[in-house]
Amino acid sequence: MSQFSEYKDLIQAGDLALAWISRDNIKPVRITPGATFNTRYGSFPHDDMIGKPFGSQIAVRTRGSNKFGFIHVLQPTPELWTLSLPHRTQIVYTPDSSYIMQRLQCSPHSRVIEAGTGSGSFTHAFARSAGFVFSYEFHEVRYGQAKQEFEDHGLLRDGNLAITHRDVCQDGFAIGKNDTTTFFENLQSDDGVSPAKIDANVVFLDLPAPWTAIPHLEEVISQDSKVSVCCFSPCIEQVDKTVEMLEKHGWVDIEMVEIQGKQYESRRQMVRHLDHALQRLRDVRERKQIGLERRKRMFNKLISDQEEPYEERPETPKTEYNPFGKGSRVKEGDTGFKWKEVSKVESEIKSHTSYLTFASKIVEKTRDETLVTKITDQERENAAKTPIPTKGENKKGKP
Ligand SMILES: C[S@@+](CC[C@H](N)C(=O)[O-])C[C@H]1O[C@@H](n2cnc3c(N)ncnc32)[C@H](O)[C@@H]1O
Repeated sequence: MSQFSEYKDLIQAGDLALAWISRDNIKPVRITPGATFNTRYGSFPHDDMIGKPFGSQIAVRTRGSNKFGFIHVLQPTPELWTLSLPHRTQIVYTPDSSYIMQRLQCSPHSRVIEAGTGSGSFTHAFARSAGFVFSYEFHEVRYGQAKQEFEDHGLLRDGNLAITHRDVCQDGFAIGKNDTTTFFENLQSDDGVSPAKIDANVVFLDLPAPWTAIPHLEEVISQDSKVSVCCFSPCIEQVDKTVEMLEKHGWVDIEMVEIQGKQYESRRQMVRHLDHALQRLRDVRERKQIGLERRKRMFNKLISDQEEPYEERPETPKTEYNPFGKGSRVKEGDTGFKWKEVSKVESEIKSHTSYLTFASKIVEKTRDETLVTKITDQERENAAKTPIPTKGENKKGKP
């Protein structure tokens, strides 16, 4: 199974690991005996990582100093991959992808259409949760790179992902035997020849012109369950055209949202008083005056031809802590000072801030009464078998 869908405890040779160097610097590493992972903080032998649990801190002594550089070696997850992947395109970040997946109710029952694949950021998240993902990319080089990456990450081997080289706006989503696709290489349609049964109930379109792909969805979406779609577009004009096309093709519950993912950092800030500001102004003025007088004396000595016009600069007495900048460092929260709790918004937001247009559709609106009766009977039977907890027992029937 892919490392993205199954957790393991220990780092082994051949594993993909993500080296956490700093919050903004996470690098993928293929663990290879004898190899070294070089960073500006030091060179980390892969052999030091092998056999350690994922999440371990690996330290090396920095050359020529007594200090240590360290990294953390992490288990790959779709979220960390999004932060470390090689960018081939704009990507969908986790604040957006997590919201989209829950709005589309993505689950192991979902058959997902994703176009385009781009850098494969969202594909990793879909592949972990969905029953099956059909991803499409029309850029040949990008298709090849994504295919290779999915193969290296074991996603194709997991058997719930296929990538197809296709212009979906022009040629739609149906996949046949003669198409450039991993579908027939890794999986089989029933007879290995007939077109893939797509039957999608989740659709995600991250394309420059999603409205041109919408009419093609008719032939590949599920006919007997609710289908949900999300179009990811950076401009409101694109949203406008998408909404128009969705309405024209019978999609309902159309709603547009935008994720404004912000991270708030909580910290303490020293309470500063007006007295401090006044004292600081007095200090500055006083030092300026002393400096001026010193320079004046030196100048007079110079023009009177005195030897040694240079005067030693007087040692500035170390002042008390100056809350406006200079002075001795005070640790945040030092009990000798007054502090207030503040929150600061993280300046860099890892979110694409596109508009997300959601809609849904139920093609076959008649109910299969026999199936409904069968399911409700089964549910009733299950409920009857489950003992109702008496007072003083929790739900698991334990006192
Ligand atoms: C913004 S990127 C998608 C990024 C992706 N969602 C991710 O998270 O990495 C859009 C991709 O759609 C592809 N694309 C554009 N038009 C397309 C089309 N008509 N059919 C298939 N792919 C298309 C582009 O080549 C590009 O790689």
